[in-house]
Amino acid sequence: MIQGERLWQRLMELGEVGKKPSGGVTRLSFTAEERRAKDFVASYMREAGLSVYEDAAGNLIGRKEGANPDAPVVLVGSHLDSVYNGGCFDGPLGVLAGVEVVQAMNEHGVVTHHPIEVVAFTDEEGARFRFGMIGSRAMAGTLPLEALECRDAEGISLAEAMKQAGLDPNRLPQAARKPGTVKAYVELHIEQGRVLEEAGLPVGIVTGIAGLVWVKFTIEGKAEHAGATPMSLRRDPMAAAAQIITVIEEEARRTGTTVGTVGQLHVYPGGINVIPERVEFVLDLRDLKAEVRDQVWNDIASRAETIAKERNVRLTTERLQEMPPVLCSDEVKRAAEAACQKLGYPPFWLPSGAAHDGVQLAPLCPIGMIFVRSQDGVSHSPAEWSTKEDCAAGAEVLYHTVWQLAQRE
Ligand SMILES: CSCC[C@H](NC(N)=O)C(=O)O
Ligand SMILES: [Mn+2]
Repeated sequence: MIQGERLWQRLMELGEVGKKPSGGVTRLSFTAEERRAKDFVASYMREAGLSVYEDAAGNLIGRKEGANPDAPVVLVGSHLDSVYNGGCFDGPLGVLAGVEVVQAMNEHGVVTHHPIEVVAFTDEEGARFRFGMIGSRAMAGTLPLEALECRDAEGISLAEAMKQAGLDPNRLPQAARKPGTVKAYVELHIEQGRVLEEAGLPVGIVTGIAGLVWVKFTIEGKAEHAGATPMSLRRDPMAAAAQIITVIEEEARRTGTTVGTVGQLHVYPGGINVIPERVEFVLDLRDLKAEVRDQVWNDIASRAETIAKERNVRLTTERLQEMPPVLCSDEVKRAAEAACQKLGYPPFWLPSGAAHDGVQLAPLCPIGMIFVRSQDGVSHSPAEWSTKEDCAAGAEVLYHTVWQLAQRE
């Protein structure tokens, strides 16, 4: 039904938006790059015969009317923003596959009972404001107004960024959908890991999404001369950070399921021959079980305190964001399983270590996801890749999943 070639052309075209000389894509929320990406997708949505609008959070939405326009809507989509120097599949694949699904339905005269909306969520990645899923939180009605005061690396607040993008932050609550108005949310996404590749399968059905917590560590010591200060007299926050990061690795490894990462670290003032005055880094900690993750966090926090005391440095931590693990709904999983069977793909189940907008929508409606095989498991990198055939296979599974969800029960 779907046209894999058209989906691929659009993926490649969109992949040029925000592309840097490094070959990676940087498309942060509320920037000119993100706007250009949304404009491209809005034009694809119109080609697909959808009516296009943006809600108060800047979520771009294309709607296909249902035989019963008042029936709860089936939502399908993903996001268009990227991490710094990311790839061109993480997010756009799900949005463009959603467009492809409804375009194929329209081209074949398929009418569903439920309306279908394709959505490109605002800021899933959290790269700009250090917390993400802004659009899906707003749609679920759970974005706290204090979030508007979060600032990016240039000191621009979320409220200011929204205004610069032509949005009114005061209208944000209007993006919230009312309970009962969304039948289900389903998202196609690249796996971002190696499980499908190992299994030799193009697509998989997601069982649940790991819960993450992001914690900012600030360690303050004493800036002194690197040559003139004996080792025994130092209060070096960098050495403390190194020790704490090793503890993070140890504690996360202990459970066998938890993953802990420090991917961002800033050293001040940052001189070769200066013992740093302050070090900041952010911990990303995830597990499919909240209680396991929280125990690991408690262990890390108490050992970090001890290290700070022993080294006579000041440690403060700040929780940037926290998300619970979420299970995918039986209804969406069953629809995806039937779609796989219909298309001759063996149904294959796997959890998602990466977080997705469905986590935020889970209180609003049943959610589910379909994964497409990632080459070498690489993601959040210019080397991120999935083949044209696998993307088409994922979109085909999405088509039949959405079709089934959008039928009258
Ligand atoms: C705002 S939370 C970060 C979301 C991001 N999502 C993906 N799919 O990579 C991640 O899992 O890191
Ligand atoms: Mn991502």
